[in-house]
Order: sequence, then C-alpha cells, then structure tokens
Amino acid sequence: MAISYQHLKQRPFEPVRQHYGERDTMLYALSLGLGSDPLCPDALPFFYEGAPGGLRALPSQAVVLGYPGFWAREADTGIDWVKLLHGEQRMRLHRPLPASADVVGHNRITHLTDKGEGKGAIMVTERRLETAGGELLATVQQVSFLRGDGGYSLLDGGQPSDAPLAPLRPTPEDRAPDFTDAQAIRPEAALLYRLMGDYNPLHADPAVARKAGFERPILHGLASYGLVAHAVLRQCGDRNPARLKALDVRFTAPVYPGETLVTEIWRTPDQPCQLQLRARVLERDKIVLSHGYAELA
Ligand SMILES: CCCCCCC[C@@H](O)CC(=O)SCCNC(=O)CCNC(=O)[C@H](O)C(C)(C)COP(=O)(O)OP(=O)(O)OC[C@H]1O[C@@H](n2cnc3c(N)ncnc32)[C@H](O)[C@@H]1OP(=O)(O)O
Repeated sequence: MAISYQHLKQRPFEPVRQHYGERDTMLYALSLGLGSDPLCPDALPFFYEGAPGGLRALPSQAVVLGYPGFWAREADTGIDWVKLLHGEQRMRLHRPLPASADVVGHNRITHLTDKGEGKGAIMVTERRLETAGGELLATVQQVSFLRGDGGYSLLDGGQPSDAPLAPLRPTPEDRAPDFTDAQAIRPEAALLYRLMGDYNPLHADPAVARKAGFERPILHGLASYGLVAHAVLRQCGDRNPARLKALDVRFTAPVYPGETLVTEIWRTPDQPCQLQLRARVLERDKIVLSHGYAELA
C-alpha cells in the first residue's frame, strides 16, 4: 500500500498524556550513556538527586515526552517503515524542563514532500509539549526521510506535495571549531534508548537492520541528539540545562552503538548565544550530524 497525502495530513493523533518522574529523567540520561565516567562530575545533575541543585532534566528530554511512539509502523499509514530514517530534529524550549511533571503532547503531520521516484519523501511531524495546566514547554519538529515512498505524488491521478521546511544553515567549512567534545556510546545504547518510547526494530533487530541496508542495528538519531545537547551545555552553557533554548540538527549518516561521537561547535561572531555544530564518529572519521544550530539564553 502506498502512502496517501490526504490520509497522512489528516491522520488524527490522540493527545499523549504522560507523567514522568525523577526515575524517568535519570533513565533518559543513563540511556544516552551519561555517567559512564564515574570520576567526571559534568553529568551528575542529570542522574543523581544528591547533586548540588538537585536532579535536573537534560533539555533534550523534551523530544521523548508526549511522544506517540513509532506509529509509522501502523498499517493504515502505508509508509515503508523499514526504510524510514530520521532526517532532522528541531526544537524550541519555551521554559526549562522540570525533572518531573505531568505533560501532554499534541502531535500532527504538518508537511509531506515528494522528492521523486527512487529519491524518497519527507514527512514533518510537529509536537506541542504542554504541562497538564496548558503551559507550552517545547515545540518539536521531527523530519522523517521516507526512502521507500518517493514518487507518491504521481499516484492516484496526482497527489499534493508541500514546500519543504526552511533549510538549516550549513556548518562552517572554512575554520576549525571553537570547541570539541568526545562522548563514548555504549554498545547497548540503542537497546536502552528504545525504552524512551521509540521501539523501531531498526535499532534492535539485525534482520530488520539488514533489510534497511545496514550491517547491524543503528543508533536512534535522537540518542545522538541528546549527546550533542549535553556537549553544548558542558562546553558552552555553564552546565546549566535552563540555558538551552533551541537545538536543530540534520542526521547525515548512521551512527553505530559502541562508537565515539565527537561534537564540534563554532561560535557565531557577535552572537555569543548562537552556536553552529556538527558531529563526527571518531573511529570512522565520518560526519554523522551537520547543519546544527544551538541557541543559549
Ligand atoms: C514515526 C515517525 C517518526 C519517526 C522518527 C524517527 C524514528 C527513528 O527510530 C529512526 C531513526 O532514528 S534513524 C537513525 C538516525 N538517522 C540516520 O541515521 C539518517 C542518516 N542520514 C542518511 O543516511 C542520509 O542523510 C539520508 C539517507 C537521509 C539522505 O541521504 P541522500 O539520499 O544521499 O541525500 P542527498 O543526496 O544528500 O540529498 C537529497 C535531498 O535530500 C535532502 N536531505 C539530505 N539529507 C537529509 C536529511 N538528513 N534530512 C532531510 N533532508 C535531507 C537534501 O537536502 C536533498 O534535497 P534536495 O533534493 O531538495 O536538494
């Protein structure tokens, strides 16, 4: 079954009501691999209630809250879900994320763009994450690259295709980064990160990974995203999670669990709170994340 523009754009999503507690916040940080160096205090507030100032939520945790799960696998969507890859992630934080709260996620599909037969399609989902009292905590945009669904607009007598999102800024090529931050990814990182609610088999099942074109299960894009958020805070944000206001990235190549992620960060001249970034895998010297933008308060 092919995808239908009308069906996906009108697909209803029930509001996702969720209570997350301090244990969930600790588990989020641990699933990223924070705390693997017991002598390094940088990450302590993200998994230890006894840290000075108490337990804090890493702001990137907003992307796993009010999340509807890996719904692309549901039969009605028509999406070739084995070929789906996370293309980009964009997030605006409107207030600091509490270490525990009752939240509601309002999800919808905002854009569907055909790149052509054999090239793929782009699907953008947006989430407004609110407190149970209706205060807006975060706005999250998830760009999915549907490698198996290109050419859909030519089917059924012609279907619409939306204009793409405004492009992210390319990462500087002409100068060395101002900050570099290396973080080890645990071999079982993807298996732990699944517990955040994205049970896409691509991250666990070797047979599905091979069908998708990879030698073994790959890491969730959002796990790399969390590590990059942590790198930005410890390199440039005084380790203060309340300072991160926005984080946008493009995932350019897969990351395998067990590798080392090196985040490279550039200052923006005259704009001390605006940063550009990318990330590479140390062992393969491969850029895996680019077009990154972080904004600090
Ligand atoms: C339930 C629904 C929500 C689910 C969300 C996610 C669920 C998760 O479980 C899934 C994951 O976490 S997957 C893991 C993380 N993601 C990845 O590893 C993807 C890595 N990226 C790639 O492989 C390639 O960039 C690839 C394959 C994405 C593109 O590579 P190419 O085909 O070689 O692209 P290229 O020729 O360079 O460019 C063609 C056009 O596509 C645009 N583009 C390129 N990379 C993009 C990307 N990452 N995101 C969005 N658009 C992208 C280019 O700009 C170009 O556009 P145009 O034709 O308009 O110039």
